[in-house]
Amino acid sequence: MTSNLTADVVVIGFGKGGKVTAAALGRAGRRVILIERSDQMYGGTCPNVGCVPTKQLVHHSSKRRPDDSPEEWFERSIAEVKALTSTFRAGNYNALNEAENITVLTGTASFVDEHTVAVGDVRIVAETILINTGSESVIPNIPGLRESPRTVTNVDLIHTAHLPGRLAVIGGGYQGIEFASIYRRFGTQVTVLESSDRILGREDDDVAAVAADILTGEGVEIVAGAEVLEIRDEDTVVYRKGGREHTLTVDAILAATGRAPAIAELKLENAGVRTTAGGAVEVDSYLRTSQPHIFALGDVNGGPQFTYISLDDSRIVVDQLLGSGKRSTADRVAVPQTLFMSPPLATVGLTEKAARSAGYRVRIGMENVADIVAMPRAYIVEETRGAMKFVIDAETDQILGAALLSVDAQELINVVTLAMRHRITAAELRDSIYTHPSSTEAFNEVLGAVIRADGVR
Ligand SMILES: Cc1cc2nc3c(=O)[nH]c(=O)nc-3n(C[C@H](O)[C@H](O)[C@H](O)COP(=O)(O)OP(=O)(O)OC[C@H]3O[C@@H](n4cnc5c(N)ncnc54)[C@H](O)[C@@H]3O)c2cc1C
Ligand SMILES: NC(=O)c1ccc[n+]([C@@H]2O[C@H](COP(=O)([O-])OP(=O)(O)OC[C@H]3O[C@@H](n4cnc5c(N)ncnc54)[C@H](O)[C@@H]3O)[C@@H](O)[C@H]2O)c1
Repeated sequence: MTSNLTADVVVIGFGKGGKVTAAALGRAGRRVILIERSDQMYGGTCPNVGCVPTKQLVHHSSKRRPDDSPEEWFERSIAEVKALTSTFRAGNYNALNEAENITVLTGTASFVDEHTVAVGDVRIVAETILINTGSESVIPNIPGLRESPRTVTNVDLIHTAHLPGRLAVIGGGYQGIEFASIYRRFGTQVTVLESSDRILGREDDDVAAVAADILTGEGVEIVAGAEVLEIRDEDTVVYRKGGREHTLTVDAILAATGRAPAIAELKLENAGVRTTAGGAVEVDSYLRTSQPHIFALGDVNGGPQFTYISLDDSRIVVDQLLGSGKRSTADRVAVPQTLFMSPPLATVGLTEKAARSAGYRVRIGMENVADIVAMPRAYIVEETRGAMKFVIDAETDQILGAALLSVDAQELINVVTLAMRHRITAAELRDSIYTHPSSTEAFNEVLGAVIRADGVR
């Protein structure tokens, strides 16, 4: 029997942006219903099958001692992941479900019309609707890949306690490189097959080369310029490289070629919500969809796919619904990101290549971590691999971008980002007082270690 409910706000999907917005609206006295399709996903991708478990695996993989059995160590690590993700999942559920004015429903939501959402037999009519359904790994259209029982995504890997002996990773981007690094460190034989002429296509050649050297130094095989042709007999990856066909027999094949907005089950057409050519929910800079009372937050709206962007989306939507309505995606300046290989690669702003093509005259400060005299911390913690690179506007001394491949880079990049946002010059960042021994004090040196400089006009 169908039951009808009403709410001020319905949130579809328990991702970062949705839950933070739901909490704020509940506190403000709005009646909120938050719908999540899976009882294994309260809190969304990040704490269940994304950021948190992968970073926990980065940590555990680096603690394995040579005498530890790779299989046992991996099994223990996955057990730790299970324990932590369960704690976070329960914490997320309880925090929302026990909050005043908020109800969590478990089930798959779809639109009936522009003000009505269905979950099984329940129909909910609401004034405002937020879509926060995230994204899902794309399995590329390679013959045999979808059919092979060896094909896995991030979700399968996080849930499998059995360490694959040989892993093929299709895609050398964020997911591909993180998993390649993690599994190699656990003891798996890993081959990354990347279709472009090198991994980490967005980065400058010199930075990507340092990253590739670290990975290959750890035993990851990287095949760039590889065209994966088919998966034969379930376990054999057939690819073309340099005009020749090669085969690779493996225990698991990770599809890491990008993530697409999760809209398949939403029946957006019933609500008249438009999508983009890339399959995202179309939004304006205030995150309103083509139906102004329906918003889309997080990966589903086609913006950068990071948890902190979904969080920032919630600031915009809360400002629309409870605040001045001024905040927008146009306010975002310098958004950093970190790829958690070991050591991590954290970047912000423009690469040298992008700065030059945008017409800037640049000064490049760059040094290998091992050569940075001002950063003994790298030697203290025995992680001297990597390099730091700054792209500086030669005319104004503003920092245009940075790529930090080093111990602590995931923290350092936030300092650089803050400097960029507040227009602190490269000289000011270079000549600041930093604690010792820290990684930040590398800035005292690297920002002055100029390897290339254009003349100023
Ligand atoms: C392996 C991996 C590692 C990552 N590591 C990082 C990292 O270190 N740092 C970082 O910032 N980002 C990382 N990301 C990206 C980050 O996880 C995402 O950008 C972020 O989780 C997106 O959040 P969201 O709010 O858009 O939605 P999500 O967190 O994806 O939540 C969407 C929720 O909606 C639910 N849902 C979908 N459709 C429906 C429906 N029809 N009805 C009801 N519920 C539905 C889903 O089950 C899901 O729980 C990683 C991603 C992956 C895959
Ligand atoms: N640490 C983090 O913050 C983190 C970690 C994982 C994922 N993420 C987010 O998730 C997003 C998706 O990650 P992703 O790694 O799936 O995508 P990605 O876009 O980062 O990388 C995909 C890679 O696959 C390659 N590729 C595409 N088709 C291919 C094919 N047929 N054969 C071989 N290579 C192919 C691309 O050239 C690219 O290098 C990321 O862009 C990021 O926003 C973030």
